[in-house]
Amino acid sequence: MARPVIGIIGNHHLINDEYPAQAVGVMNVSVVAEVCDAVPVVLPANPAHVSVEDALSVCNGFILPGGRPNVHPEEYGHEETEAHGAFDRDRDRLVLPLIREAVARGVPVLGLCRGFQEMAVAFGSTLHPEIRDLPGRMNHRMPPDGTLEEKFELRHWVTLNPGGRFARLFGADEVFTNTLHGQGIEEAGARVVVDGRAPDGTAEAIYIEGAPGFAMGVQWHPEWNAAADPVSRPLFEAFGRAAAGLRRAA
Ligand SMILES: N[C@@H](CCC(=O)NCCCC(=O)O)C(=O)O
Repeated sequence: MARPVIGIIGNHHLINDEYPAQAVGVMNVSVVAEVCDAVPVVLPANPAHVSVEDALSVCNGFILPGGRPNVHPEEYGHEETEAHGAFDRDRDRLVLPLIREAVARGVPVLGLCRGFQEMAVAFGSTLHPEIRDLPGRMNHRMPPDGTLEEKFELRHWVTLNPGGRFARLFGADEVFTNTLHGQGIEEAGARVVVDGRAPDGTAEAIYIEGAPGFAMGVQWHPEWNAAADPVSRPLFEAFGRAAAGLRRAA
């Protein structure tokens, strides 16, 4: 049986600050090939080039990777402010409906960082533009001038709901993670279950209640060092098994 196909949503990127491209980090590509045991396919994040139906007809699962631009606040009913920073409206317009449709059809979805935020927004959550400005919250952003190792260094614990989905998947009630984000979930939508939190209360692990398939997201970046990391590996293996199951059933 051929391996399942996992679509990785691209990010708008300018090569040499000039040439427009759709980019996906090699970390995401290699984790799909080597840990999910699936074929990685980069999906341009623009509904003018790929429709929701196109994506669902080609892929057995989707990784929604991190990306600097924030989901536009209009998508969760907030006014745009300077604090919201840059956007990628093409990605918003493809991914939000894609998440809803994939989840409804039981097609596996795994959200990472911005992708976690997209899953939350797709199911009715609101985001705060800069969570470190909230009382009692810590800075979850990456060190701006560090090496990649410093940026992706594991920096805080995430406490998982005992006996919850993530705790069962990891075989632990706490995991140690990296953190590279400014935004965070403000109010979770009705079907968005917050299954893990950072020490300051920030939502870190979610799943979609009632989803017929794998529908999980993490605010951190498990793709870093995924093959060797004892937390990342079971997450991507479970996602890969879900995609393989869907392919066998097709
Ligand atoms: N924009 C959001 C999401 C942050 C995120 O996905 N960071 C990873 C960036 C990696 C990259 O630069 O490609 C936020 O800041 O909360």
